[in-house]
Amino acid sequence: MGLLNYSNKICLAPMVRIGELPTRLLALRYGANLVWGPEIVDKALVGGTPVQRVVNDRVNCIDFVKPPTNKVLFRVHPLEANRLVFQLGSASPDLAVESAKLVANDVAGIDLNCGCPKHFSVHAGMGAGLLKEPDRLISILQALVKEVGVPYNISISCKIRLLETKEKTLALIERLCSTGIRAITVHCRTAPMRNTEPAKRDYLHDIVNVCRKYGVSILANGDVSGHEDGKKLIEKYNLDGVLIARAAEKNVSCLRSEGPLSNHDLALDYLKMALEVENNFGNTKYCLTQIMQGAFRKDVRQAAQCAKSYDDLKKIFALEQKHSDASGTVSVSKHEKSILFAFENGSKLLKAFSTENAIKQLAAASFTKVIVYKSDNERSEEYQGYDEKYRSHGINLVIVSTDDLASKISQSDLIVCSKEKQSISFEALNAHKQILQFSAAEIESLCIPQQESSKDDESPNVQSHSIYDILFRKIQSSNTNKEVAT
Ligand SMILES: Cc1cc2nc3c(=O)[nH]c(=O)nc-3n(C[C@H](O)[C@H](O)[C@H](O)COP(=O)(O)O)c2cc1C
Repeated sequence: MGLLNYSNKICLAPMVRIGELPTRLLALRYGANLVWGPEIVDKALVGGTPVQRVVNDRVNCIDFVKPPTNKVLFRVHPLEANRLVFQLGSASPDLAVESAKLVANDVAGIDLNCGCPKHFSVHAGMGAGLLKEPDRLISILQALVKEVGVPYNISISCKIRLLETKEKTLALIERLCSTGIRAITVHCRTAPMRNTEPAKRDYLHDIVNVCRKYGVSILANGDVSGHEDGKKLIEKYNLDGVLIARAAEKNVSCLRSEGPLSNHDLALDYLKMALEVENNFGNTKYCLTQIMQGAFRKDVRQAAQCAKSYDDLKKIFALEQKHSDASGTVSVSKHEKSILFAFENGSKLLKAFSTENAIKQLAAASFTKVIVYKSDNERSEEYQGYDEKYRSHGINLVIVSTDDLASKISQSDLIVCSKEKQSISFEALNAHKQILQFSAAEIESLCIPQQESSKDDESPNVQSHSIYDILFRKIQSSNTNKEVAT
């Protein structure tokens, strides 16, 4: 998988029940950079017959199922690759290692929960119970680093709470940093503090300084309200990232840089996503009713609470569309029509596509925004100097990195990508976007800069069979003025 880069990351926090696959995929679609799964206790994975890894072709996921009932304990989607952190509850180095190994090939990181103050956790020596026994906590992390992090080349991290005093917290952080872990999340509350009490950030700067000394990434959690707030906190405290929990529980689209969607739009996105990944019905109903709280009429909420099947939920939303002022089928008035090019070698493609003819054709097809994906191994300079050409045709050129790709896919009307980049086409399909896919050989020929054609060549009657012309014919014929049901 490769080690995680936690820098400048806005993340979905671990949340039992809420953080199952549909929420995580929506979080990524809306702009989360990394997503934490819900805490899963080691014994649930390895106790009795250990979980089994099953390829689920129907929904294109990996399932971890628990015999003998084969209940799905955890479902992973390929879109989460390199962005999913698995959170483990454990009180034992051996069990932690044994269970982490079962999922290590399918996740980008393993995070040890050292903050849960609930009785079942603390009582069993897990969660915040580990903060009272730092020697054991350290031995679990050391074992995870040595036996899982290093051999599987994935990141080990932990999520803690503040201790009673600043001195004790900083001393613990020093010890944690010496274990070889890659990141620490500090939930800025002590174990006895309720979530209703404001997060304490009075010595967060000191915590950051200790982590910087050891080169360990530091993320903060507690009372982060959304993307904008997260960015401000990262800057203010020199953090690597933030984790958002309750704000995302209520409305996971708080992760959007443009601000959250209405709960009505979100509920529909959520239901569609849950249906697509065949999420457990009970879990879908639970998450949906959280989203609906305070945002839907009481009778509609009650109907959702009484739903017994996905069909019931689908009917409720149809009912909601008929009766609520805030929903119904609305035509999205689009001021912008966007096309996203997502290929491995974006700069080469951009060069080839930045001829007068190509830009004119994009403008003629009513595109006002062209988004080009820049892969991590390309240099930013290769993308410079094209803006003005596009702007002169009324097109805004946007270069997007891996971190922001999912949110840009959700904003685009048409995605042009390579057949090999499956994660992109899955995301586009999940977001109900139109996609044009090309093979590696086709992309190579697309990357050859086109000759500026004479006026005659621009005649729509000229039928050329080059891949370039085929692409433009497809772009022109793509009907991207969609009606969206909310
Ligand atoms: C519904 C829910 C479930 C949670 N489950 C977990 C969990 O599985 N693991 C964990 O470390 N924290 C869990 N938490 C705590 C959050 O990750 C987070 O630390 C806490 O809510 C504070 O962040 P916030 O102020 O953004 O909500 C949960 C919180 C909520 C609201």
